[in-house]
Amino acid sequence: MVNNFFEEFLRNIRKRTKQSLFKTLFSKLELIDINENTLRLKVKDKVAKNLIIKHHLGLLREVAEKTYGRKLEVELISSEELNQPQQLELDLFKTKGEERRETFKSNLNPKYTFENFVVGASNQFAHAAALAVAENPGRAYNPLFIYGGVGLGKTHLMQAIGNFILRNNPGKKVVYLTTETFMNQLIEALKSDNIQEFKERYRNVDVLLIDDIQFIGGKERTQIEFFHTFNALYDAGKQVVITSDRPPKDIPTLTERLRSRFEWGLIADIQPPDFETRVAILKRKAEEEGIEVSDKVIKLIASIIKSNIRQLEGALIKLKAKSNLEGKPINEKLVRELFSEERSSEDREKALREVSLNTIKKLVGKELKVDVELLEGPSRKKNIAFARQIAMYLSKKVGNYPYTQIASAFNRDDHTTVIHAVRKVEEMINSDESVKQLVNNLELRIREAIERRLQVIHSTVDNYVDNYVDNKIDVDNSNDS
Ligand SMILES: Nc1ncnc2c1ncn2[C@@H]1O[C@H](COP(=O)(O)OP(=O)(O)OP(=O)(O)O)[C@@H](O)[C@H]1O
Repeated sequence: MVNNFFEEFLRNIRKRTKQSLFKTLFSKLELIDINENTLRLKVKDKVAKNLIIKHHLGLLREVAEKTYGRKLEVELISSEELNQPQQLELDLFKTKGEERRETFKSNLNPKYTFENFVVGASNQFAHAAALAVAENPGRAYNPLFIYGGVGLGKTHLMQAIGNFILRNNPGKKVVYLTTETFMNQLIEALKSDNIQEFKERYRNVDVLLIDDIQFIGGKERTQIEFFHTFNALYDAGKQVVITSDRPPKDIPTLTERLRSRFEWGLIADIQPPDFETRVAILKRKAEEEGIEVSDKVIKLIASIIKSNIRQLEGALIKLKAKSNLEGKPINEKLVRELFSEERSSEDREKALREVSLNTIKKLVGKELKVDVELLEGPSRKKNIAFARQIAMYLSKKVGNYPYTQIASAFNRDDHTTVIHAVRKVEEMINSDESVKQLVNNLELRIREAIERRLQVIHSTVDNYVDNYVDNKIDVDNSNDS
């Protein structure tokens, strides 16, 4: 969803700017993340960042709002800054007669608190564990390892711990970090020979919150560095909180020593919420966002979306946007309309996933007469490297898979290889007509494969919308069966 948003966002920017400007300034933007109200974008360098801030920030905000359906702040971060320890905004200053003091600005989202986390059977245990850690950091459970499916509140709970600690102890250094950022900073440190500085970076914090640790699987060097960081913090009695989409034992190619450390403290899982919890979450969200919506509509949404709280919230926000935009009341009819639209975009994503990286590799390999094993292997022979770059490019362009996922599908540790391949192919497309034709042709065939999958999905899903929305569910007695 987020990646679709970003593609559309870029498309809308392209429509609003001159081609040359788009090419030099905006086409190089990369999505870092979107949290509740901020869209964070990576910009090529500081010069580009200043240019955009000075002349185009209004445009970005406007397009972001239009594409996303509600207001988003736009934050730009240059590659240089991204490789700085931006989580640790240490502002050293000296006042008269005073010792040099450090002020620490945390990077937590203040909205993620225990107060607005709805507790139900599915997250009760993780919530209790998180609260215990927040009340007693470094002593209750260390590390606390929270795992669960997509959009179930892991980041919320983890950051609630940090916000709670900061509220009671504003001087504490609480750092939130995604595993991907840790990895990127390590790669940059290795490239620029700054590894010592990197090693020091996270070892003097009081609480380290590290999100999505499953991405460390298979990344040997990152695992080594994280192991040392973990040990330094643990030995100093500092709190570490980790989240993952799966338990430590299921993270592939995780070294035994890291796995056992992740299991030292407490492992708590979050399950998909039950119907009552979904209703409670929706009611709270409606209140927070000032959306007037009847209980019946709330229960209807809660009956349709069962396993992802982000989607649950998203449905409510989109409903509001749709109602404002089309001047229609928020009622069951509008839910039905919204949901049929949602359903078809979900189908498309499903079809895409099913077409998978393997199909793309096979199609490209066949066309360019290079075995898939060679595409996945280390050879740098010209024809093989060329085919590999094309396959990586198409995986990104058509499949929009994350760079890290494409890298691992081609057995590459470093996802910047994929970024490089994408840029290279873009250059070739622009300068060489035969490459352009080859890529267009392959893209068409991949899209045809996706359409074929879609047809299969549609025929098996069988009037999904009607079954769920067409008054066939008794929303007052909905259950999760
Ligand atoms: N129990 C809850 N009460 C209120 N809001 C919740 C709850 N659980 C999740 N949310 C909200 O749902 C959204 C998604 O949650 P969050 O980002 O924490 O999920 P996640 O498990 O970290 O997802 P991912 O696996 O994608 O990283 C957030 O806006 C969060 O505030």
